[in-house]
Amino acid sequence: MLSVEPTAIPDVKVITPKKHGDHRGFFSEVYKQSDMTAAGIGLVFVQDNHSRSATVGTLRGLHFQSAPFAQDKLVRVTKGRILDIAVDIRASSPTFGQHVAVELSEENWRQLLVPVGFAHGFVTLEPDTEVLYKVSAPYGPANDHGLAFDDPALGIDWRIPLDKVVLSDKDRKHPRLADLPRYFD
Ligand SMILES: Cc1cn([C@H]2C[C@H](O)[C@@H](COP(=O)(O)OP(=O)(O)O[C@H]3O[C@H](C)C(=O)[C@H](O)[C@H]3O)O2)c(=O)[nH]c1=O
Repeated sequence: MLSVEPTAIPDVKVITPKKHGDHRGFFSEVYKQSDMTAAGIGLVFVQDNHSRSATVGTLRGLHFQSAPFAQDKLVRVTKGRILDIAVDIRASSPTFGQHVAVELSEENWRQLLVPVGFAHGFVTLEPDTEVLYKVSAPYGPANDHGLAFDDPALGIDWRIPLDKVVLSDKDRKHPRLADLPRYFD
């Protein structure tokens, strides 16, 4: 039981599974292959990832893996809240360089499907936020690339002052879109 909604970039979808609440709490089928196939999303995921970020304003991204380790991602939040971002880096896409920004939270129970060809990142909007996501290809460190989160050409409103974000050293050094090799057609 899930709802699938397109976003401004149709290949990026918001998926919201049903939460069955009762006096004890809730139960939710957060991923079901048959529901995804029935919704026309015939992806096979091979790895589950889980990250925890202690501080509000922790920014992870913008990341993607190139072929043959390019990944579709299904992202969800089990604790806290994030602004989740997907940037279209498919060179021949009519929405090349455009992005989708969606709040995912424990409260709204939304998931974001980020297809191959998109750079992905998020910023945490609450402390101790936990993000779980399925990926359709294994980790390939040699194929793990990034795009500068603060590239003015992307026009992303991260909602947190950029001088306050908590970043890995790696995420301070990614190329801007204009300097990014053509990884996806
Ligand atoms: C991605 C990944 C990382 N690692 C190891 C490598 C490092 O020793 C450590 C932290 O990696 P990293 O700093 O790349 O983690 P994030 O900054 O959270 O990266 C992720 O954040 C954004 C939001 C993404 O969409 C990607 O899935 C992923 O790149 O975990 C692994 O062992 N396996 C993996 O699949």
